[in-house]
Amino acid sequence: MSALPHQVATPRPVTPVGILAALLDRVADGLDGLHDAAAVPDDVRADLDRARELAGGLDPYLERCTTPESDALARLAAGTRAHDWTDRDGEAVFLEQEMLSGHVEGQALKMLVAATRARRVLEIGLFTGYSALAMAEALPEDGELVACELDPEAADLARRAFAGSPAGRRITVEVGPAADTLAALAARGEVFDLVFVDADKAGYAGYLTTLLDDGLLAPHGLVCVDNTLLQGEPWLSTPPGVNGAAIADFNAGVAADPRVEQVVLPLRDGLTLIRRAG
Ligand SMILES: C[S@@+](CC[C@H](N)C(=O)[O-])C[C@H]1O[C@@H](n2cnc3c(N)ncnc32)[C@H](O)[C@@H]1O
Repeated sequence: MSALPHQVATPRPVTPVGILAALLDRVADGLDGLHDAAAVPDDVRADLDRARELAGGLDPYLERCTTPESDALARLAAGTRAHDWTDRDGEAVFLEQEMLSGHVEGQALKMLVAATRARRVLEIGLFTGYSALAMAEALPEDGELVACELDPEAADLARRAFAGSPAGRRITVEVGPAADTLAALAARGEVFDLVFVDADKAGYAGYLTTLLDDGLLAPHGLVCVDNTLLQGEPWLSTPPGVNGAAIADFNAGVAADPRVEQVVLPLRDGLTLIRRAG
């Protein structure tokens, strides 16, 4: 651990619309920096300003119109932002504050848990626990959420945050590779009404197969899969990175799978809802 206090960084944009807004700002700065900035036609400048307003104003508007997060969730998010994620030499998993799903997606997941009347929820990819706690807040008193996390440091931060909230008592954290935890849960005959998949992108296809084939997903169950737009990589003309390619393959596989029905929602970095067909 470094002795110096670390600088809390402003989160970078990690969603298609956030990246679009940042790109438009860069175009505007580029035009302002032109030798003859006044030569930019007024209608081009007006269109650019409107495009910036549309893209840059969307997320703040969604935040304002969505039910506020609980104090426990706000504390958890603030703690995650303040944590020093740069000081993790030698750790197997790369972690950063931007991994936290956040207010609007958290409330969407909470709404889905409530609307489906889920009693048992499984999360694959806990990080510091934001989405898990948001979903647990919608569970009934005797509801349960099992959360899989590979990284002990993240799991520890999450457990500490859960201790400060009554809903946190409904959450059990399983530390280790999610594939092993899923196999153990399936062997015990555990069944879940709602599953949130938000871990290693290359593992998504395998997790979905296990959920569907090994009885972990209840017959009426809902699977919610995060980051299925992966910052636009699946449809951009530039070659995708490893995660973008994994998500592109996952999305294509789900779209071609007759066992399921699905819809891709452009919420944050993409949230796909999947249920058994029929
Ligand atoms: C995007 S973050 C999850 C964010 C969290 N759901 C939230 O809303 O705050 C992904 C997490 O998955 C974990 N992870 C990555 N690979 C994993 C694996 N094979 N098994 C379990 N967890 C894994 C990472 O350590 C990381 O904490």
